[in-house]
Amino acid sequence: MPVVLEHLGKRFGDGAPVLDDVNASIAKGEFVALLGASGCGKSTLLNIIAGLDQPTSGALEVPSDGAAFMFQDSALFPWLTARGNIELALQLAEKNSGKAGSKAARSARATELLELVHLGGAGDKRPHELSGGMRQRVALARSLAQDRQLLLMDEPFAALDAITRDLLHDELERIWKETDRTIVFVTHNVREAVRLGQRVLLLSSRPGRVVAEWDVTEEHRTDAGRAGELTATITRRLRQEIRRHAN
Ligand SMILES: Nc1ncnc2c1ncn2[C@@H]1O[C@H](COP(=O)(O)OP(=O)(O)OP(=O)(O)O)[C@@H](O)[C@H]1O
Repeated sequence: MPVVLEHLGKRFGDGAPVLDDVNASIAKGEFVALLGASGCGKSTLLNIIAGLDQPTSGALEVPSDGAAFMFQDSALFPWLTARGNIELALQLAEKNSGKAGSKAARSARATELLELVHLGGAGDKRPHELSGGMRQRVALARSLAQDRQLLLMDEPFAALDAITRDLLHDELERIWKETDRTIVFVTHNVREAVRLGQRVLLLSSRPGRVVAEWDVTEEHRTDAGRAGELTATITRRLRQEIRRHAN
């Protein structure tokens, strides 16, 4: 298992716990959607899995080489082209692994990654010349350039319009299948969680804890009616969590 969380807890200073007794196992190659209301601790949990923050209790197993991360904001360097942003990530990945590669090899790999995210013709553009969806595609290519098996995605498509988001869902699914990554995808959008995840984990609020999970089966993928029923069931459960927290 690339990720195992056991009785994980997190509190900041002497405040109330943000996460409490979080338990989950994520298998290699699995696509897990982590769903929860705003402020329930999803980003905190991702930061802990990424090794950017430490839990205050419990134990976790994560890959020894860490994880690649993708955020809501593409966070591209504005002075570099799309290709330059990807090549820089490739250079950093080489530095981290201690294996220096040639400039030509990095350029060839950047070309492959640009093609993988369907940006073959836009490598020489700077971020401000790209649409929001294209910038997120570059960010996805850059996170793949980090060459880690585990990819953590924190609401990467939340700021995009619905049509662009749907397109990127199709692309991410294709890329996940082609690259065999393990993906943990944080969202507060139930439809997105059901569209992408093989499994949906629901995190409660204050404290955050995995309170329910659902398998998304082949039947849900091929039958829009079944997917709609599952989305409605999860939405009801999410609303309960939000109401419980509001009382
Ligand atoms: N460094 C920190 N210091 C103190 N409190 C923090 C810190 N980071 C997060 N928190 C608190 O932890 C709680 C969970 O925050 P987190 O960002 O993990 O939630 P989230 O589920 O990702 O929210 P959203 O969906 O709105 O992004 C919030 O109440 C937040 O204020």
